[in-house]
Amino acid sequence: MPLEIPGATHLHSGKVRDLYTYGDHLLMVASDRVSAYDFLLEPGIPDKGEILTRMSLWWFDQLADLVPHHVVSTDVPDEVAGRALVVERLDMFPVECVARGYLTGSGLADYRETGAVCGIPLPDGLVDGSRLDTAIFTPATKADLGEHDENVSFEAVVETVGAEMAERLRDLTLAVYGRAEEIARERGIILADTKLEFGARPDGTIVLADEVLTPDSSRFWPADRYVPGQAQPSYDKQFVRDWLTSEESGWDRASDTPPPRLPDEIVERTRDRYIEAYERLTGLTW
Ligand SMILES: N#Cc1c(N)ncnc1-c1cnn(CCN2CCOCC2)c1
Repeated sequence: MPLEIPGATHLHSGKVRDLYTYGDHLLMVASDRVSAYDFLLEPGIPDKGEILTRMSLWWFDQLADLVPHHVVSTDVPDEVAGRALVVERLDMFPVECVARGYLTGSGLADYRETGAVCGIPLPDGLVDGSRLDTAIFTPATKADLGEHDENVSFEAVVETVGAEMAERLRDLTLAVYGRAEEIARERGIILADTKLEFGARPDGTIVLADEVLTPDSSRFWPADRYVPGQAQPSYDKQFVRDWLTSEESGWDRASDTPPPRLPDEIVERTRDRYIEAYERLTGLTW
């Protein structure tokens, strides 16, 4: 049930974030909700929404020389203080702009089936977690809530937005990933992949929108535990995943039944990991 926020009208909800109209702008609200194995978990992680909002703001600032962003103000209603942004209303491109520097998830599945990802052929012998020689643009179509995005070819993006715009989106996505991957790596964090969303202003300017380079839109791996050939530990969700798949939780992932409520200790350790990722990446103190 969306929040009642003065001056805002609910527009759209994702798994963990909600969008409201807000005067001439939009209000993008990050919740404390966390998902794993395609389930929304209980309880939320205290302060997650605020930590990831601050992380997005820091990344938007780091990337401002590469691409303008949609943030207008952090002056938001008290009900969502610290975990919402006033953003300009853009004409969004219907493309999930994904950059991958490492092979895992749906990219690995596509590679194992076809030897390619989004039609981009890759060398033989790659394994889960392999670092790619160069980062690749692997766009996807936006899926409805609860569904997985579908990887599509660059040619499909051309058909959707035109050749010139498709090349601009690809180039910007790879430039943002390249910058962010380097910043993260210098701080001991592997940015394996990330999903960006762009919109256009009336004058045609392409603007970086949505959230950026958070653990919800990206895969962060601790660099000191990187071992290709196996599933890498998630920087932020490994405690949750390990508990959910442990005997202790009593949950059967194959049963498709909702997972049990997370114990306080797992909630607290997960909150600590979000704070640790924020402080390591930004150099700021929570
Ligand atoms: N950002 C942005 C944005 C914008 N600046 N202008 C117009 N529309 C959008 C928009 C509309 N939907 N989405 C998908 C992602 N949503 C994000 C929030 O949470 C729900 C999912 C983005």
